[in-house]
Amino acid sequence: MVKSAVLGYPRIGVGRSMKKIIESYWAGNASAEQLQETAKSVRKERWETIKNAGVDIIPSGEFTLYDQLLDHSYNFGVIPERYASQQLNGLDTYFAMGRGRQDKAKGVDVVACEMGKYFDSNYHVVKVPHAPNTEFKLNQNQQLAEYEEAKALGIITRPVIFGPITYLSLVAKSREAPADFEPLSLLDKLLPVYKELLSQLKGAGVEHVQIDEPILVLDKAEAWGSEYKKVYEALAPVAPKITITSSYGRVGKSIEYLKSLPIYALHLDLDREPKQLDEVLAALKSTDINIELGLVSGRNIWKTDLKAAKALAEKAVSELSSERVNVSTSSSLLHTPISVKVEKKLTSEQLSWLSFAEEKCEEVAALAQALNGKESSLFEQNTKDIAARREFERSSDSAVRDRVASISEEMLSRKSPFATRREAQKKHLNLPKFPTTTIGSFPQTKEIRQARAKFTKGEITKEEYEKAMEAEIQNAVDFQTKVGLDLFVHGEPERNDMVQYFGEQLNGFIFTQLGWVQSYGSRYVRPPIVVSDVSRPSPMTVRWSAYAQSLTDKPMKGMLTGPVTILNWSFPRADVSKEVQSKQLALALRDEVVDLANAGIKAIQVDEPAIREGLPLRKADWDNYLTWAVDSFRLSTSGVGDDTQVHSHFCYSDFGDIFPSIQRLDADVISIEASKADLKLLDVFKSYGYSNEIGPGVYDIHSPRVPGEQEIKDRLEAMAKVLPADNLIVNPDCGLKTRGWKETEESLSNLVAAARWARSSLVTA
Ligand code: MET
Ligand SMILES: [Zn+2]
Repeated sequence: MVKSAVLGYPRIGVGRSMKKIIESYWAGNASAEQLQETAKSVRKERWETIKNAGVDIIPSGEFTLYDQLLDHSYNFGVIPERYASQQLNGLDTYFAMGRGRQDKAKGVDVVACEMGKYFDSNYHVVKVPHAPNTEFKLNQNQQLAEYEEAKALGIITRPVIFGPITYLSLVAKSREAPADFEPLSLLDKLLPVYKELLSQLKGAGVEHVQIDEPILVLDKAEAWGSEYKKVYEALAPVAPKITITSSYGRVGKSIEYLKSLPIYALHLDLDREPKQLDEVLAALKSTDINIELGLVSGRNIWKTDLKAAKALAEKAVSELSSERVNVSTSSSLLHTPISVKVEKKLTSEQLSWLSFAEEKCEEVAALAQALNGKESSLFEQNTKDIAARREFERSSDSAVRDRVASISEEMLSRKSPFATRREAQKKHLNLPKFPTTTIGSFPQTKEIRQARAKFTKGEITKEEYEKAMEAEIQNAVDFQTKVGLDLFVHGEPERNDMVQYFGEQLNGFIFTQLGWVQSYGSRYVRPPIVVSDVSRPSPMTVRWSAYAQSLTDKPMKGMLTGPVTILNWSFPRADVSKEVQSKQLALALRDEVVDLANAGIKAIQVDEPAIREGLPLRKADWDNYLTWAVDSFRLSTSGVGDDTQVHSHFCYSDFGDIFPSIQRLDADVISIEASKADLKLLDVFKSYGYSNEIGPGVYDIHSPRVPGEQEIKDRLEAMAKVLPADNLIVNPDCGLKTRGWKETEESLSNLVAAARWARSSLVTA
C-alpha cells in the first residue's frame, strides 16, 4: 500500500492567529499562558486539517513560535551568554534570541541573532552563533512533547527534526570563534543529544521519524559521505525508523553514499527535480531503503497535475513495489498560504488553478489512493481542472510572446559604453562630486497608510487619495531641499509594496486576500501570483515622477522594481520558464523606463534586491540563471539614450559571489547595502573592482539609530581607499519607509555634511 505524507504545515494559524497572539504577548497585552493556549489550538487545527484531508503520515514537532532552526538551538541548550545573562524566563530568552530585546528601564539591550534566507526561499531562519566551546544538552524534547500532545487528540504523528548535519550547516559561527572554525566540527559533541532525543521517542512508542536534511541538495554535501555514515550508523540503532528528506533540489552524487545508510526511506523533491528519479531508483533497487516521492509542491501554489504525478509514482512502484513507495509533499508546506477556501474575490476559474496547504494535503491523499487503485472524485475533478488550465495557457497573449521571441542583442545594450554615457550624464544632470541621494522611499507614516486604507474601502475618492499623495510628494521634495540632497526621489508614498504596486498595474497577475506566507517570525507576506503573459496596459509611475520633478529644479530619480525582483517575490507560473516570465516583465518595464525619460526624468533606478536570492542552489545551474537575470535587467534599462542615468539597488544579501554579474548589469550607478556587513563588501570591491559609479550604503536604515557625521566620513574614507573616489555616490543602505521623519532628517543631514567634507578632503580624479 502506498501511503501519503506531509512534511510540514504553515504555523501561522487560520486567520493569522499566531501573529496576533505573539505580537500581543510582546506588547504585554497577552500572558504566556494565553500564548501557549493559542499555540496549542493552532497545532490541533493543523493536525486535524491534515488528518481530515485523508493524509496517512502527519508531521509533528515542526511547529514554532518564531523559527524552527531557533527552536533546535534552544532545545539543544545553545543559548549564548548575552541572552543567558539577562535573567529572563525561558520564553523571553527564546524571543530575545529571535528578535532582540530592549527594555531601557531594566537596562536590557541585546540584539537578535542573525537571520538568513532558508535555501532559495523567502523564509528566514534564525542562526544562533556556535563556537568551539559550544556545549549541547537536551533542554526539552519538543518532538516528543508534540507527539504526545497529538496522541492525546487521537492523532498519531511522525515527528520531524533537522538532521544534525543540516543543523550544523545552517547555524552561525560566533564572532569570537577562530577564522577556520566550522560548526560542523561540533558533530561529535552534538550526536549524543540526538541519540537521547531519538531514543526518548522510541521509548514512547514512536514508530517513525522524519529527519530533514535539505543540505543534501547542495554541492558541498557530496563530500560528506563519511559524516553521513557516522551520524546515521550512530542514530539508527536507538531511533524509530528514519526517513531522510531532501527538499529544494536534487541529491546528485550524494546518492552514492545515501544508498548505504541504515535508514528506512529516502525522500526526494520531485517537484523541483523530477529527472533524478531514475538514477535514485536504480541506486535503491538492490537496497532495503524505501522511497518517499515528493510530488506535491511545497513551494508553489498551483494545483498538482495528479495524473502526471501518478505516472511518475507508478514508475517507482513498478521498480520497487508498492510496499516500498510513499508519496508526499516536496517540502514542508510552510511556503504556501493556508487555504484557497477563504478567498472570496478570485473568480471560480482562477480558484480552480490554485492549491494551498490544505488543498495540497488533499492532493497527496488522493494521489496515494489512486496509486492504491481508487481514484477519488477529487482526482477526477483535478484531471478536469488541469485540462482547463492547459486550455487557458494556450490562450496566450501573442503580442507579448512575439515580442519576447524577437528580443535582439541590440536591445540588451545601451547605445554607448559607460565612459561616453558618463560624459553625457554629467551635462544632463549637473551633479557635484560625491553626489548625495536616497534609495527611494521616505517614511510611510500612519497618515499615508490610513489614506490608502480609506481609498481601498471606498471612503475617499481617487481624486482625494491622489491629492493626499501629491501632498506627501511635495513634503518629500521640501524635505530634500531643506536637507540639501543632490539627486531627489519622490518618496514612494503611493506604493503599498514594491512588488505588489507593479503587479496590480500589469496584466497577468492576480492577488489573494488572505494568502499569507511566513517570511520570518511574525512577519508574513502576500506574494502576487503570475497567471498569464505579462504586459503593461499603461504607464505606471510616470505621473508621480513627473509631478515630483515639476516641483523642483534638482534632478528627480524615477523609481521602479526590476524584473527579476518582481518575479522572485511573486509566485511564478509553472507552465512557462522563469526566464520567459522575467523577459516579459523586462519588456513592460523597458517601456516604462522610456516613458519616464521622455517625461523629463533624467535618472531612473531599477531595484533588484532579490537578484541574489533567486540564485540556484547548485553551482552548475548558476550560469543559466545569471545570464537571463542580467539580460532581463539590461533589457529593461537599455531603451533610453546615453544621457539618462540608470541606477540599480541591491540589499538583503551577501552579493560577494555574484558581484561580477552585478558589474555585467552595466547600470551607470549602483547602491548596495554594505553598512550592516561591516563593509565586508569593501574586500569584494578590492578584489573585483567596479568600473561604474557606486554607493555602498553609508549607514544602516534598519534601526532608528542616527549615524554620526564622523562615522559617515570614516566610511567614505574607507571606501575611497578601495574604489576610485570619483565614482563614489553617498546614500543610506536601503529605503527609508520604515523610519520616522525625525531620525531621517538627522541622519541625512549628517550624510550631506559628510559628503561636503569628502568633496574637499578626499582625492578625486
Ligand atoms: C528592499 S529595496 C527597497 C528599495 C525601494 N526603492 C525603497 O526605497 O524602499
Ligand atoms: Zn533595499
